[in-house]
Amino acid sequence: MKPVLTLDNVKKSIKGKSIINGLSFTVVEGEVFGFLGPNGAGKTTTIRMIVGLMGITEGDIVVCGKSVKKDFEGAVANIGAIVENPEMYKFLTGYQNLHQYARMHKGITKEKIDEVVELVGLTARIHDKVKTYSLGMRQRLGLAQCLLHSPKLLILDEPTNGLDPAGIREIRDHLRMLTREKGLSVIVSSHLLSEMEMMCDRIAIIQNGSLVDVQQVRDFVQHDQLVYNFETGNLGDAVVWLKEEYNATIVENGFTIEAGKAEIPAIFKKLVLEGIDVYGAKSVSKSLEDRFLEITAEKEA
Ligand SMILES: Nc1ncnc2c1ncn2[C@@H]1O[C@H](COP(=O)(O)OP(=O)(O)OP(=O)(O)O)[C@@H](O)[C@H]1O
Repeated sequence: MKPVLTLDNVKKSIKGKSIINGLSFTVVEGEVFGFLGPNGAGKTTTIRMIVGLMGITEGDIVVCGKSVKKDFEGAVANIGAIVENPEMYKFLTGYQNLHQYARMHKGITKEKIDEVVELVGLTARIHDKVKTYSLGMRQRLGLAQCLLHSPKLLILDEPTNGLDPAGIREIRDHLRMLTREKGLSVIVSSHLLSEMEMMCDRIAIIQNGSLVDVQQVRDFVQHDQLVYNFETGNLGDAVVWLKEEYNATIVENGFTIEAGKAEIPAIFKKLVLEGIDVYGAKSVSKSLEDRFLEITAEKEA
C-alpha cells in the first residue's frame, strides 16, 4: 500500500510546553484513518501541523513524498481539508460558490466542477442558493470544494457535526465511495465513536500528545474476552457466585459477564444444576467506545 501521509517523530511545543511528544504514523492510499483522543489530546494541533496552519517544532510530515517543512506548497497541493466549518456564501448558489473558489485557484476547469458536484450528489440542487440547503447538503458542498483541486488526502475534522442520522449516513457513504472508487485517503477526527467504528478502516488513539494505539477497527473491537449476556429466570443465590467468580453485572433479564468462550459451557452447567432457567446467552463484542474508554483509562492510570 502506497503511503500518502507519514508523520515522523513529530513534536510540538508552545511557549516551552510540550503538546505533541514524538508522533509517528502512516496513512496509506484508499484508507479512512480515524483520529481519536480525549479532549486536549492534541488532535487539532496535529491536524493543524499537517495542513501547515501551525509550525512543526521537531520531526517532519510528508504528504505524497513532499515534506511539509521543505516543500510546503508541494505537500499541501495534495491535501483537501475541512478543518473548521466550510465558509460558503449563502446568498450565492452552490455552483457560484464553487466557481468563486475555482477562480482563486489555478487549473480548475468547468468539467472538474461538474465532476465533483456529481460525485457528492448535488447535481439536482447545485443552482439553488446555499441558504436553501440543509446542513448535510452544505457539508457535501464543502466536501465538493475541497475536492476541486484533486487532492490525494482529505482531512476532515468532525465532518458529521450537527448532522442528523440520515445526513451522517450520507457523508459516510460519500467518504467510503471516494476511498474505494477514487483511491483517496481520508483522515477523520470525531468524538462520535459509533460513527468512527462504521466509517474508519484504522483508528489511532492519541492521549497527552502521544500515540497510545493504532489498529484496524475490527482488531480494536474484537477481543478474546467477550461480553456475554445471559437471559435467565430468577437467579436467587447464584447472584453471589456469579459476582464473586465472574464479576457479573446483574441486569433486568439476567446477567452479563466478561469471559473467554471456553468458560461458557461450565457456567451453563452450573446454572442448570442450580435449577435456574436459562432462556439464552449471546455474546456482544465490545464497541469501539468500550475499547477507547478502557485504553485511555489504562494509560491515565
Ligand atoms: N495556541 C496554543 N497555546 C497554548 N496551548 C495550546 C494552544 N493550542 C493548543 N494548546 C493546548 O494543546 C493541547 C492539545 O490541544 P488540541 O486542541 O490539539 O486537542 P484536541 O485533541 O484537538 O482536543 P479536543 O478534542 O478538545 O478538540 C491542549 O492542552 C491545549 O490546551
